[in-house]
Amino acid sequence: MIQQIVVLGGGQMGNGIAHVCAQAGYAVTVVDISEKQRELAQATITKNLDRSVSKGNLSEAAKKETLARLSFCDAIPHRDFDLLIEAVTENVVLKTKLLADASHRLKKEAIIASNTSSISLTQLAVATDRPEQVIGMHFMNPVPLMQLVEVIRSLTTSEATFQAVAEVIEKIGKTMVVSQDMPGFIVNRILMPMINEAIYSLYEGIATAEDIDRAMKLGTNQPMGPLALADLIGLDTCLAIMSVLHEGFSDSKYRPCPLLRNYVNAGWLGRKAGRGFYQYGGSVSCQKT
Ligand SMILES: NC(=O)c1ccc[n+]([C@@H]2O[C@H](COP(=O)([O-])OP(=O)(O)OC[C@H]3O[C@@H](n4cnc5c(N)ncnc54)[C@H](O)[C@@H]3O)[C@@H](O)[C@H]2O)c1
Repeated sequence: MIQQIVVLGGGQMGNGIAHVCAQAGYAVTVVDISEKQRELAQATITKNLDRSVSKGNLSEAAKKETLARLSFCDAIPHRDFDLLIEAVTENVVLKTKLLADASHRLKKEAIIASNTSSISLTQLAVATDRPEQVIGMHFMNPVPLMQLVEVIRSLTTSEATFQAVAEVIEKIGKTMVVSQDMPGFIVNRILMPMINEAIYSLYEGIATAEDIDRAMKLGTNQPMGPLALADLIGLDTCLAIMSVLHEGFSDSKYRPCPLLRNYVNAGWLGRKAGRGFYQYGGSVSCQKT
């Protein structure tokens, strides 16, 4: 039975995953190499819990209990975790190395899940010492608000691993869909080409960023335009996902837009960098770049 969870990577996804797991009663340790990111993760979780209290969705006591179940470290502190959820940068070399290292640091029963948006779970699984205990748990952003977790079974994932992870998803109150291990799975196979096409529309001068987003919000009933959504996801993550689709399917229809590459080269990564297709101040309201 899963009781102790380690979340590897405390960025925007890692802090959200830690938040929902701790709130559901799990003891959660967040591991991130960056002290700044650990501090930001703790501050973000506290702020989001405070917001739930002020809206009347959570009691002050439950908030304190959630925070007491959370700890933050620069390395995996012991072997006794039952589940590791990896949420580091979308980079296959980094993830492969970290999961291989982590598998040697955890007890043999521990399950290893990756929050990757697009990378082959089978490739990640075989880098570890326990391919049958590796699975994809793809949370959506922002994790505390989004209902879906996409579960990806690698070619090697066992039924016991799948069932254990399905129980966790039920306990944290999310809804699961199951995808085969193919580039981008379900959500990003469909979403990312749309975002990339929106970036091409901007690149080709078809319309302004604001009009592209307004068209898709008001014309197709999306809560957020594709360029604003790209900024929320992170343009480095969008580029990494498009590159996995492009390479994985060997199909030019997935080629990343050159403007996306330029923005990533400039460090204009979206909200987390303060600038992407829009500019962001201290609050999350956006202005056109
Ligand atoms: N952003 C999204 O909307 C979204 C949605 C679903 C899934 N994902 C996936 O989640 C993962 C994380 O994305 P994110 O948006 O949180 O990125 P992020 O840039 O906000 O966070 C990545 C974190 O990984 C940490 N990190 C890097 N190297 C590390 C190491 N060696 N050890 C420990 N920590 C390390 C960084 O310090 C950073 O805090 C990616 O695989 C991404 O594809 C992202």
